[in-house]
Amino acid sequence: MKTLIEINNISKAFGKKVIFKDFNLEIKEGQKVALMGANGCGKTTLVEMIAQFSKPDSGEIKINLEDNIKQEIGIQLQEGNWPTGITAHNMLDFYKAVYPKLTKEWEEKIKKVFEIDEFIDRPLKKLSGGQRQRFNAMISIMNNPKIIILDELTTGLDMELQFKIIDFFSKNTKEFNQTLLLVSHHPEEVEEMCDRLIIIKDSKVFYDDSIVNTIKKHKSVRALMDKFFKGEI
Ligand SMILES: Nc1ncnc2c1ncn2[C@@H]1O[C@H](COP(=O)(O)OP(=O)(O)OP(=O)(O)O)[C@@H](O)[C@H]1O
Repeated sequence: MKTLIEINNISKAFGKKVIFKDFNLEIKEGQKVALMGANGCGKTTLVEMIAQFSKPDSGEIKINLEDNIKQEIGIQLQEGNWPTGITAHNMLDFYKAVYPKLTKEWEEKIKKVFEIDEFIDRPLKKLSGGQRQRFNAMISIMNNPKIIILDELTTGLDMELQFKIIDFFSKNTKEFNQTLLLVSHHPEEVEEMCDRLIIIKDSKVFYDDSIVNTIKKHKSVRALMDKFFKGEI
């Protein structure tokens, strides 16, 4: 398996607050990696650097892709500061112009999965939290890219939609051998969608093992996280 994402000795601070110090990580092509850890440990900061939204202060992040990297990394948007009046329809038109690979068939498929038609012509600013979450998650898969980054995928979604969307990403990432980075606080979703678990603590990788081994050793991801937060591992 080729190494797709190489993070070499990166450091990142906001003012005096050090988030990462000499941080290293390798992610192989096709791996489905969960990033877990306490609030504020740096998960979002890390995935935003991988998605090239921001840069480390030192060190490097290498994405080993020959294609246009920007087209091949799909990231779930965080709460967008949408201009007043912009609708999901307008945004879809924009993405169609940006992503030449996006076919009508794929567009119809993902609109159905995320149930976008229900609010497609309403301003994004006026949508409910769950509707915005669905739209923001759909953006990550518009181009069906090689690397998918999901940050708190299911927050605010009702149970039916959670099951449907988790099931969609689980199947799709396997079918297309996509590499997944899932920032999550939900152990069950991690077990279903991922094959590797990384816990970040004190600006380092604190835990890194396969989900299979984690379940063998700790019974479940939930049990492991319980021990982690109690300081028992
Ligand atoms: N642009 C910024 N300016 C200043 N501080 C920031 C900025 N972005 C993040 N931080 C700080 O960096 C730290 C890491 O934030 P980050 O959002 O990466 O954590 P996280 O692990 O994703 O947290 P959560 O689980 O709460 O989502 C936090 O203390 C946060 O307040």
